[in-house]
Amino acid sequence: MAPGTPELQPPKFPSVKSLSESSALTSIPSSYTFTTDPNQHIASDPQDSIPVIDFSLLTSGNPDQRSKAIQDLHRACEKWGFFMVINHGVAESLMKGMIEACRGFFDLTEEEKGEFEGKPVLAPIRCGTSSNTSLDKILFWRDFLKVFLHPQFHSLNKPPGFSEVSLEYSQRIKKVVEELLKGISKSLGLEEWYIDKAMNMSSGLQVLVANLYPPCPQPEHAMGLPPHSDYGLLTVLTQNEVGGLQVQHQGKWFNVNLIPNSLLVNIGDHLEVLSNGKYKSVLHRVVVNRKATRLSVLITNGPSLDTVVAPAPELIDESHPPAYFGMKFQETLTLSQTNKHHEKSILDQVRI
Ligand SMILES: O=C(O)CCC(=O)C(=O)O
Ligand SMILES: [Fe+2]
Repeated sequence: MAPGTPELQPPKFPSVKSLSESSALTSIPSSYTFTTDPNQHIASDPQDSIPVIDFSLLTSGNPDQRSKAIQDLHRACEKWGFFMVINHGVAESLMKGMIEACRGFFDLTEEEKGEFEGKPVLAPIRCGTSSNTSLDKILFWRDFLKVFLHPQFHSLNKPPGFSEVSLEYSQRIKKVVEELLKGISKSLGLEEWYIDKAMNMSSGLQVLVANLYPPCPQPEHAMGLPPHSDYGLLTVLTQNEVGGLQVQHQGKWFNVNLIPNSLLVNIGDHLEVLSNGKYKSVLHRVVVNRKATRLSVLITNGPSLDTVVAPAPELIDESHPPAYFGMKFQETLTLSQTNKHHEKSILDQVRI
């Protein structure tokens, strides 16, 4: 760069929350306008809905109950890649407290939130709007907050109480994920601690992602989040009462109707790689609406940053050759930021 040239700063975008709250807003700015209506072609077959996993059976001392739950898990991972977990033991008050703490963050002033804006992908605390404003051609109707909670816990000091509730919530979710990964290992015919050990989960990366989707005057032309799969092994979601999440299944989009107090879990790209494609990460997207604000809180659970994720050798044979290259988890994360947040962009880099 020539001396005296000002360093290029990414352009700053107003939060969707502040846009949505400006009383003059009757249509969306052109920078948010999609030409196809994301609400078209929604399948709603009540016979075909997201599977339910009873966590109390999965952790039961009764071997028959446990093996039935593992079979359920196997079917859910193979057919949908998404499932609802009931009887998980995470207190309703803690789930609600986590959602309210995130709402408290989004309610801070733009100046207060500004401290965490425009940060790189591996910054432990960052917030912003859309997905990646330096790459998104059309902006998404979504504000976000991301906080790294494990292996090192990062404490967000505002709003008051956020830090405490995020620590407790992340620890409880970590326990649920540990049991799910034991069940998933068994369901793949592996020893129950296989994934935990191979992925170095004791120093695994756990990130809290809070998403806010304010009311939108033209929901038929805006998108909360475009179709994408998640990185990592398992993502665990809780939400307020406002829907909007849709999952792709057998080529159709399904609305997610969560059982109250259940946790929604989905398979991430790195579990697809580890399972050599037996379990696939699944596309999902978020649509917005005119009236109500959707708030979702996700905990992403990945391996440690230095783990090389490759197909498990036990799942490779003559009829199942390796379908992916191995790649260090940290590298896939940085690569995903140089690509548009769309579809299965991480897997496109490692598919053989
Ligand atoms: O808000 C939601 O329901 C889903 C958000 C999501 O898919 C993501 O943050 O990766
Ligand atoms: Fe996602």
